[in-house]
Amino acid sequence: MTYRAGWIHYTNVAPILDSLELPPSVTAITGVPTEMNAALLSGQVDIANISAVEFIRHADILEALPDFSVAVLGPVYSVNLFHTRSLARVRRIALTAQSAMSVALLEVLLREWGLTPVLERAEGDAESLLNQGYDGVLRIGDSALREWYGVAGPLTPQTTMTSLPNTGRGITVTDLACAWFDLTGHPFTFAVWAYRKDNPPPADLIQAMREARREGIGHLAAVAQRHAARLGLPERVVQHYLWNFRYHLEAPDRLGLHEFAAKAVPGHAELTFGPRPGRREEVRSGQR
Ligand SMILES: C=C(O[C@@H]1C=C(C(=O)O)C=C[C@H]1O)C(=O)O
Repeated sequence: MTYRAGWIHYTNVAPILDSLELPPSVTAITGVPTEMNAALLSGQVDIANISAVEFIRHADILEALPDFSVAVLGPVYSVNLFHTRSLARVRRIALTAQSAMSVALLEVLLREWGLTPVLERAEGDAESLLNQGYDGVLRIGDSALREWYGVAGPLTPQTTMTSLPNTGRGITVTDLACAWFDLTGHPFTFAVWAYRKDNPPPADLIQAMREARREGIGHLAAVAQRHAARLGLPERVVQHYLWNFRYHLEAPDRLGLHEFAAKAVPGHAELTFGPRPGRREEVRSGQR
């Protein structure tokens, strides 16, 4: 029987997906996070990299792969609140309909900061929404990365990649993953690869994903070069963006995930993960 996958194919997943050769029994569609969340929950696909908050909300029926994540420790550069006043004075924030995770994260952060701006769904790029009466705009993914660079760039040869700018053109960019780190000291896990508990993925798909990730991470400069050209961004910016991600759902990423779950979805069902790869398999697939 065919096993159906749904991939969020933002640039941050390129190190896993670009080299992925699907086994013959697997088909795949692609879309933005809210589309893939819905596709998994409606049964249109059997596995998807979904917004982690949807995994938490549906932890009673979903399980996640034990060693795949899109997570960061500190800034992410592509989950951005663009604002024209100081955070404490922001009154009206436009939210993208593409994202479940960043909206949930923003709600947690606003609560922790004691702020209560109006949140509204509105599509468009950050600058035009800021010109339409919003003083805050939440954006994610490739367009958010490009818009951050539009505000903070261009980088000079002297810019060190450890202190990238976050202001320009009268706009400040608050990186929500960085704000999460400031609050908790933990990584933020944006996405996990989830499937229904009664329908786990075939072993050859998981194996292919692990091989593709090893290939992608092993050739990150080439992945960055390809996507920098597509995004119209400098190669070193995209390379920095990509190597910054944590793709293996390691213990700190799980810690961050559980901490977020407790804050965002109190009373959620226990989070469950598939079995970790066995030692033999790890050695065979070249992982440590
Ligand atoms: C960090 C990002 O992660 C993505 C953001 C998601 C969301 O906001 O719902 C979902 C999946 C992630 O891959 C991003 O695309 O900017």
